Amino acid sequence: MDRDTVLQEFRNAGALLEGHFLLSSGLHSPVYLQCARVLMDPVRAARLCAALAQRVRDHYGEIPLVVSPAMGGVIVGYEMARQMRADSVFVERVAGKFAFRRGFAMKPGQRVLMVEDVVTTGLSSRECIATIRASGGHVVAAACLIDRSGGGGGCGGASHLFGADHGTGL
Ligand SMILES: O=P(O)(O)OC[C@H]1O[C@H](OP(=O)(O)OP(=O)(O)O)[C@H](O)[C@@H]1O
Ligand SMILES: O=C(O)c1cc(=O)[nH]c(=O)[nH]1
Repeated sequence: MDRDTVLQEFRNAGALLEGHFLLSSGLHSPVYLQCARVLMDPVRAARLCAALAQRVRDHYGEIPLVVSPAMGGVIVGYEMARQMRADSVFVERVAGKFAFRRGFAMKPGQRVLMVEDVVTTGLSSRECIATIRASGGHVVAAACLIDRSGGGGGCGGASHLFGADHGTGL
């Protein structure tokens, strides 16, 4: 699915907002991509994630576990896992730091796909990847619905897939 098609899905969902927004990183932006509004339609979520999951398989083969950062990453992580016939778990902040809770754990060396809804500075992704590694997981790749990290008129790219050790400054 190309960038314009992904952004059209956001427009159709009323999720491409224009105005003045304070992003979670503290950056200001005239554009906000409200991923939760896109993912509220399970059919639309499945369409977007099927395309992204296919790219993961094409580049990296099967990956048995998806890890995403709560809160924004949870729905997209779950749908990506469903498309990939993988398991889905998430990290969440405990005293400001990502951690696995709820009995979620990695097997040593387990192949993991990290999935985000949106990447802006990449800080959440980097912290999520560090937490997976500290727990013994092997992050094979990372993916997001929206990659704002590279500029591109405020919208950035869309449905980005990148190796865990390169791209997007991760
Ligand atoms: O690339 P970054 O600059 O880290 O920004 C992207 C992150 O910001 C949002 O989460 P947020 O921190 O707002 O928390 P939330 O998931 O609980 O909404 C979003 O879901 C990403 O995780
Ligand atoms: O950087 C963010 O926090 C952010 C940007 C954006 O466009 N959408 C979103 O959900 N979060």
